Amino acid sequence: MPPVQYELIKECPRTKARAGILHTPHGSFETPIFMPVGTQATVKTMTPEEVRELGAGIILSNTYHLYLRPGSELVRQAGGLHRFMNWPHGILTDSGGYQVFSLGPLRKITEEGVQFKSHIDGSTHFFTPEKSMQIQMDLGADIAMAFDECPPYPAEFEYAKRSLEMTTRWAKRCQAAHTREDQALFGITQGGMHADLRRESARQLVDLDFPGYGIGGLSVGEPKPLMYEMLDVTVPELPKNKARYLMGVGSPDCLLEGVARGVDMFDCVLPTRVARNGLAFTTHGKVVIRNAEYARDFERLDPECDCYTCRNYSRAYLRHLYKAEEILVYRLLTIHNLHVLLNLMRNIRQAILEDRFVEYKKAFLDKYGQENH
Ligand SMILES: NCc1cc(CSc2ccccc2)c2nc(N)[nH]c(=O)c2c1
Repeated sequence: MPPVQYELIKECPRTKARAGILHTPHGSFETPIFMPVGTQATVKTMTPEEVRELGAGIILSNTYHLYLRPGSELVRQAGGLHRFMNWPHGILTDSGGYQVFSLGPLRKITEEGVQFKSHIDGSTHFFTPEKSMQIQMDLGADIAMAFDECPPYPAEFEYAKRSLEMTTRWAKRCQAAHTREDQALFGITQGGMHADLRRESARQLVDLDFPGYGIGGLSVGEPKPLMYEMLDVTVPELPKNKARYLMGVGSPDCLLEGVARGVDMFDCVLPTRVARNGLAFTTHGKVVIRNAEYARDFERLDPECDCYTCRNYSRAYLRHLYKAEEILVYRLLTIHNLHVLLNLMRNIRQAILEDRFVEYKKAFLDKYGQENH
């Protein structure tokens, strides 16, 4: 019995949107799903109970960061990530490749792996597909991601082609090194912004028969229509009975467009990160709470939101906290932003089940795009 299985519940008759259930050793979760990012084994400013209360089922952590600090061996000795961070539900870890590549000039890529310098103390390290698997097996997430290369944007056809072929060779090495039975290993498709390479990468990874597939190398600076075009050519190559995970995406509009193209899983640091910069997602677009216009705005953050923050605090109070650098504001904005995205996913799934996803998507985007504060 594979540790992680995707169960298709309903397909939208007019788009590629679908509702499903992702079964994992730490619970079964409805898809489409938004997964909050907890890079260093915590969803920043939130207790696990608060994250669960907001409706999160699967959270993400980061191999690169946890390997450097506190060390994956220490987490293994602590009983694994679920126990270490007191989160008994779903966990997914990224392979560390992307984080190392985003280190820029501090890294050197070869067929064997990637040499990089720690962003913490400058020490030199070497990640290989095998090392990424060992770290992720030690961490013990329910889903581990293959070690891949995410090409920079833009990337020439030849570079993207050589890169995806190395990513496939690395995926085979990951499969050979991944021996943990209670953890699923997802492959990651690449191919840059080249439609034929996107199809080729997906076909090569489907031939390796992974239990689920990440779609990597998107939302790396390209225009959104180009990201959507790459989804249009990638998703049809992926099996219907496997989960599709668009990595590092995204904002409300990207979630809706990704679901419409058959994506099941999303993650993004945005809701938590922008909260710490005083930005809130609202049903009428973004609100930058530090702006002077909110100094005497005694209305709730989002008139159509029923989260704890919107039920109890005004924009003026949130702006005051932000200007005073009071820690509470980071928590209140994180609660709101996570609620917006998790609630959006719940509403999207219900719309798919009731055959009204197309209408829901149009109504949301008309309103969301309306007043960009
Ligand atoms: N959207 C850009 C992006 C983001 C992530 C990171 S997603 C993430 C972040 C934190 C924790 C878990 C997953 C990626 N990860 C991998 N392995 N490959 C990619 O191409 C890629 C592209």
